This record gives sequence, structure tokens and C-alpha cells, in this order.
Amino acid sequence: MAEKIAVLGAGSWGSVLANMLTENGHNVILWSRNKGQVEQLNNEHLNPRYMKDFVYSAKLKATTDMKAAVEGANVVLIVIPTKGLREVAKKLNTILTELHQKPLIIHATKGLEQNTYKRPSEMLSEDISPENRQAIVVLSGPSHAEDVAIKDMTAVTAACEDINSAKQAQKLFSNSYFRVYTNDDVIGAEFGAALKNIIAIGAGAIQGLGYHDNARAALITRGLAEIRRLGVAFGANPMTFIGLSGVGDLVVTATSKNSRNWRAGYQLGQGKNLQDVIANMGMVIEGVYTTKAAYELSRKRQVQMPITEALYHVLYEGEDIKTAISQLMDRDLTSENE
Ligand SMILES: NC(=O)c1ccc[n+]([C@@H]2O[C@H](COP(=O)([O-])OP(=O)(O)OC[C@H]3O[C@@H](n4cnc5c(N)ncnc54)[C@H](O)[C@@H]3O)[C@@H](O)[C@H]2O)c1
Ligand SMILES: O=P(O)(O)OC[C@H](O)CO
Repeated sequence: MAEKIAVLGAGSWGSVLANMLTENGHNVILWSRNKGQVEQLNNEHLNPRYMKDFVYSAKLKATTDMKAAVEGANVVLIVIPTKGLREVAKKLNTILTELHQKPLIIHATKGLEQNTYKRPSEMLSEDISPENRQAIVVLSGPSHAEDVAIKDMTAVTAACEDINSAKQAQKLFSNSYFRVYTNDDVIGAEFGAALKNIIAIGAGAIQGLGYHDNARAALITRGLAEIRRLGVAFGANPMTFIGLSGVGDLVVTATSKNSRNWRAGYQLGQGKNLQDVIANMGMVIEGVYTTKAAYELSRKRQVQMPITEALYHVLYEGEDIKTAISQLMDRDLTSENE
């Protein structure tokens, strides 16, 4: 059944998901705060800052008016970086109160909030009142926008404690090249999604330094061990970390040149300065901020996250990457399962 869907956020992922939902037969309106971007999407079907050379469906409509996008929508998909999520959620909440609407909320944000360490669904559940929404579903998994744009095979997870809502999201997004699985472990899906970006920066950095396949495999595997440790400490199902929103997303992000996090790490490994890397990317590098939040959270909870800690020292205290690697390798020898 065709649904009316509002997509909030017209960056790389929001715009490609909006396009795919349109091609799935839904009535989609894409909201962006940027007038020039909206005009170019509506008139030329292009969004070159985020998806160079990709031509969007002529049926996809964009607007800078969030109320117009949301009016009549029974589903709202939020694809805003963690840093801007609360601002957008608060605005959406006001609009939903005015419109007396109660849509299903789906989000695809991958990060943890600075200082509070909250997951995106926790932030959304605080800022969108229960009377203004149905359940909150997390869409996560190995899914670079660039691959989805060209209809490459992709499989992701729709996670929600209310499994019927997860199934609703599964139906909306699934098609011949985009396969959605359900999961009821929101905590695991969101920790996997946020923390893999840290390890992807590390994987990029060691490749930028000239290390090879063994080093990358070691980093990914031990990275997964610490992602699981933190997630499980907060109640996640350990099985989720061997699923799409765990190892799946970790592998794609830590091995792909399409990953902004991997690319940022690679440039750091080659000696570039962090501020220049952020400025030149022009798109969000969630892992830079998640490293700080996860490092602080792991210390608070007394969970061992040596790779995250090493990266924190590099990103926030200016430690040399080679020194950080030596310190990681020189730690006391231990069991793999601790
Ligand atoms: N790009 C991908 O392939 C991909 C895939 C899966 C998940 N994600 C996740 O989706 C989220 C968005 O990523 P992206 O790649 O689309 O980012 P992006 O940097 O490409 O675009 C972000 C968009 O959000 C808008 N935005 C940011 N703050 C805002 C605010 N306060 N108010 C209004 N608009 C705001 C920007 O203007 C921009 O249009 C991130 O958490 C990312 O980790 C991205
Ligand atoms: O480009 P990245 O590093 O933000 O990764 C995008 C997605 O999270 C991959 O699943």
C-alpha cells in the first residue's frame, strides 16, 4: 500500500532513501533547510553536493517547509546527523501537535549524543511526545548511499521493540535490491551503528599508515569485541553484534572508500590535520564525535575499550597515531574472550 512519507534531512542518505521510497511507489516529500538544494532537487532532480551525477526520480518532491512535508504523513523518516537530531525532533514535535498527527517514526541516524551519551531513539522519544507518535523504528546496517543509489544489493535491519512496527518499516523499504530484516533489539542496533564508525576511522588510519590486511582484520575483530562489550553492558543482545547492524555495518564501513569515517581515518594516517579533514569532507563524520562520547561512557561504565581509547587520545589529545598503535600492541597479554 502506498504511504505518505516525510523524509527529514536531504544529505547523502536521506535523499537516496527518499528516492528509493518514491520508486517503491510511496508519496514522499523530502525536507531540507537549504532553499537552493530544494530548488535544484525539484527543478533538475539533482543534489550534487551529496550525490554527484545521480539523477533523482522526477516524482520526488522537496520542500524547506517542514509542516508542508509532514502534513498528512503517516510515516516520518528522520535522517539527520546526531548533532542536529534534537533540533529537528523538537521542531517536528511542535508541528505534529499543531496538525494533531501521530505518525510512525523511523530514524537512520548513527551516533551517540555528546555529554548525555544517549542513543538516537532515546533522544527522539524525549523530544517527540508519545501523543504525537507511534513507535520509533531504527533503520541500520551496511548501507552506503552510493551503493543504494545504483541499486546494488543491500540488506539492513529495522529494529523496534514493537515487532509489528518493525515489520511495517520492513515493508516500506524492501524491494528487489534492498532487503530489510526485523529485529527487536533497539539497544544493540543503535550501539552497533554508532560504534562501528570509531573502528572505521581506526581502520582507515592504519591503512593510511601503510599497514596491510592482517592489521585491518585484527582491528575489525577486536573492535567488534569492544563494541559488543559496551552494548551488552547497556542491555543489548550479544547476537545483534553478529548481525547486519553489528559486524555487517562494521565490515562495510571499515573497508570501503565510500565511508566518510574510513576516508577520514586514512587521511589522518597520512598525516593530515583533523580540522582540515573535517572541513574538506563537507559531510558528517559521525565517528569523530562518537569516539568522544563512547570513550567517556566506557570510562563511566568501566568497560574496556582500548581501540576507542587510543583513538580518543589521537583525535582529542593530539597523540601521534604510531605511538597510539605501539601502546595498543604493548598492553598486557590477555585472553580473547575477556
Ligand atoms: N551516507 C550514508 O551512506 C549513510 C548510511 C546510513 C546511515 N547514515 C547516517 O545518517 C545520518 C545522516 O547522514 P548523511 O550521510 O545523510 O549526512 P550528510 O552530511 O550527507 O547530510 C546531513 C544532512 O542533514 C542536514 N542537517 C544537519 N543538521 C541539521 C539541522 N540541525 N537541521 C536541519 N538539517 C540538518 C544537513 O543540512 C544535510 O542535508 C548520519 O547519522 C549517518 O551516520 C548515513
Ligand atoms: O560514510 P559513513 O562512514 O558515515 O558510513 C555510512 C553508513 O553508516 C554505512 O552503513
